[in-house]
Amino acid sequence: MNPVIVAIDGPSGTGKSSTSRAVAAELGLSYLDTGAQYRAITWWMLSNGVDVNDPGAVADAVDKPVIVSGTDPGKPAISVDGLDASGPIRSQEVTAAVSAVSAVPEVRARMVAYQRSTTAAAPGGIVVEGRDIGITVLPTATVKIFLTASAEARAARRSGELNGALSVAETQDALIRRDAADSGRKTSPLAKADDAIEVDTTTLTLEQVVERVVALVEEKRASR
Ligand SMILES: Nc1ncnc2c1ncn2[C@@H]1O[C@H](COP(=O)(O)OP(=O)(O)O)[C@@H](O)[C@H]1O
Ligand SMILES: Nc1ccn([C@@H]2O[C@H](COP(=O)(O)OP(=O)(O)O)[C@@H](O)[C@H]2O)c(=O)n1
Repeated sequence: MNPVIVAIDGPSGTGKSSTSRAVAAELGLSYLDTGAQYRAITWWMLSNGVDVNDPGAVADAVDKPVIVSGTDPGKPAISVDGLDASGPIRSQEVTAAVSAVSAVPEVRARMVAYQRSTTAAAPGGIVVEGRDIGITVLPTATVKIFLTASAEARAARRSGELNGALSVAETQDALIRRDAADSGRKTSPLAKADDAIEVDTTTLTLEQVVERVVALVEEKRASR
């Protein structure tokens, strides 16, 4: 039987990473965080003096960093040129620059190729999370989920993670700006696939979201 491939897309703070890791762990699948890869390439560009607002300069440098993602949901890992990048890719500086870098078509082409080969190399199946997985990266995924939540809930969740470094209102403004950039870009914008199942997580606990997604995957598995 073909391996189970689960695509989870949605805007920031809807619970993609937490849900994807828990679903993968529960179902014994691999896990890939594609947002971490766009953050990693952005971190490399910033660290190497590339002007992230110059798409030509970003495109010229696209093949230089060596990015390696781990696929164990219990131990998410990402390295750039052999260095652990899991801390620095979450900085405010990277968060503010990532939408510009990820809009560059050459960046997307490189990342999408890597994401497809990682998926093909996961014989037991995989959960892949991002913005364009269901439509562009893995259009034949077994199950496609699109997570949503109110802007207020998403900002409160993210602001909680940042330990008050930004207020909830500042976090909400930044999220809304990033959503607009990610949804408005020409190449592979953030969007729900027609055959994706939308789950609004605003009033659900993480456990409830995970339970719902696991049930959807098992339903699909049973009907194949
Ligand atoms: N359903 C939920 N209810 C409350 N908090 C949640 C829920 N899902 C995720 N969270 C929390 O919200 C924050 C953002 O979740 P995350 O999985 O990183 O979202 P995303 O990957 O979509 O940006 C995390 O601190 C996470 O623990
Ligand atoms: N498949 C993907 C995943 C992320 N991204 C970009 O990478 C950024 C960071 O993604 P992320 O999933 O780490 O963001 P959070 O939702 O965790 O804040 C997004 O804002 C997008 O600009 C993308 O373009 N395509």
